[in-house]
Amino acid sequence: MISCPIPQVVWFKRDLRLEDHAALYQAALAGPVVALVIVEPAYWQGADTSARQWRFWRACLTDLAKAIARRGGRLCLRIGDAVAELEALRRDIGPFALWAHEETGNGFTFARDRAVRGWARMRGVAFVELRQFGVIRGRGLNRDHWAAAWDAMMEQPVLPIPPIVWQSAPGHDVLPGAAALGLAPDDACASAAAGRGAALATLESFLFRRGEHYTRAMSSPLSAPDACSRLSWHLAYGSISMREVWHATRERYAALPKEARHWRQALRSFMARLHWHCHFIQKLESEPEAEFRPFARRYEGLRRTADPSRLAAWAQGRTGYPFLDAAMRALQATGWATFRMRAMLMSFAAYDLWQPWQEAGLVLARAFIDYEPGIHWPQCQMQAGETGINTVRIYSPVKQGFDQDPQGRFIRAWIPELSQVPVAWLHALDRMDRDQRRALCPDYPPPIVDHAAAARSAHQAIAALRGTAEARAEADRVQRRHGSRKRSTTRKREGKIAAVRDRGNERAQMQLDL
Ligand SMILES: Cc1cc2nc3c(=O)[nH]c(=O)nc-3n(C[C@H](O)[C@H](O)[C@H](O)COP(=O)(O)OP(=O)(O)OC[C@H]3O[C@@H](n4cnc5c(N)ncnc54)[C@H](O)[C@@H]3O)c2cc1C
Repeated sequence: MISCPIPQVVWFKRDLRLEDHAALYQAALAGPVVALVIVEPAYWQGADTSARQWRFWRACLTDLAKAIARRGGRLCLRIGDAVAELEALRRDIGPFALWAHEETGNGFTFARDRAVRGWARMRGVAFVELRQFGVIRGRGLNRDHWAAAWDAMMEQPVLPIPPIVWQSAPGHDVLPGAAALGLAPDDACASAAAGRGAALATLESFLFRRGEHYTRAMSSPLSAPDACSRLSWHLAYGSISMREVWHATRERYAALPKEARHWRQALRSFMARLHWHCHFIQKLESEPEAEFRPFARRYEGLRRTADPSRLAAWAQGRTGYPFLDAAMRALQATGWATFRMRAMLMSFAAYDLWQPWQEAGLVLARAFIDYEPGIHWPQCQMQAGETGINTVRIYSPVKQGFDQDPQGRFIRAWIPELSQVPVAWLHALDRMDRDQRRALCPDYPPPIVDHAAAARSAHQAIAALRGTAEARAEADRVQRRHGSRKRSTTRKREGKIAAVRDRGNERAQMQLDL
């Protein structure tokens, strides 16, 4: 007698696509596929989640459900605790095998995946988790060989959608709204085009039209929204895979003529950032506590308690620093910011306002549609100077404003209270006397702190912790576990030059910013 294969449940999380999907591909070879999504209300109660993230994820899910329906299947939607829903599914359809991608998420998903693994062991359910990024799970990680492993993963062919025999399973018909999940209203944030079609169109327009001046234009909030790839939210929810992006970029690069200097430089910078994506996520994968604790433990408690009024002024874009406030208000309204704006915002919260990065990081996480815990938390720590290994960079909001928005167009776009202020004063309102301020911008607050003084004292506090022999030993440990490696002799040479340049830059940065 021939026995029928049991259902293969593919649990979609942050991998909302059918293409280049290792778990779906393998599952489809093994038996009929149940496509499962679990909306976990407890996840959406977390302090790092927001309605804008939910709306984007929900739109990706709707798009995925349609793609499955076009192929004759039906997405099984469950709402509740993951273990409870899997147990209920088992009651509904009998024994099954479970497939998912290896998720490097926040503390909630880390604990939930552990619980699901425990449940699967107890129930005798085969639970297979497969890689979707260049991130390596488990004890076998060797940072010296990590970059080569990343290359090898990306070089593998993009997986096609396999022939799939779908099996349906009972579930909900309608996705809940944000309010039903207890999420605070967030209607001020513009919605972003989500789903597979939007991801492909974004990649195509970047590679063939928008990306030529990426390297030069990536930092200013005036040019970056068009010049950057804008793939972050598509990568964060998996409507396109990293490998698909990598292959398309490599192909485009190979087809470029030698004279296309800007394009070639742009795509090289871009490919480096694709690498960073996984490099950062690897840090959280290797050390999940990094969401809550600094990599260098000696910084623990450096910024002890949050000051709610300082944090609120920063989060509302009312610090009295026009360029910084404009960056925050733009982020709150669009759900996206350039790398430099994110770094400047975090730097100001951590150094100038001396707030714990954990608290400021939650404000930013909620504001980012593309919230990716594995990038976010290591970046927050790094911009707060608590990794023990990275250059301490204290951004001056005034200098950044002069550099990135010399005519004040960005400031004017986001801070209506400053519409009457002449451009000569826009970046440095302290050049106005009291009467001029009262006449031209009565509703805009004075600077919340003196940047030069605050940055100097922050720098001293960090320098005192970094200078000791113990700190250097700890930095070595962090570097061995999480630091990036140079890949060849040439790179070593380049690395030395870069290190010298960095040290120079660091001094310059401090001088300039103060
Ligand atoms: C404090 C702070 C928090 C951040 N939090 C997030 C986050 O939650 N989610 C997120 O996707 N990015 C985060 N970043 C990294 C970076 O700012 C964004 O990835 C980038 O601005 C997204 O825009 P883009 O897709 O147009 O990027 P592009 O410049 O076009 O880069 C392409 C892709 O490369 C990756 N990438 C780019 N820069 C970095 C970087 N510095 N580190 C790691 N990966 C990078 C991203 O996946 C990005 O989509 C954070 C940066 C800082 C300083």
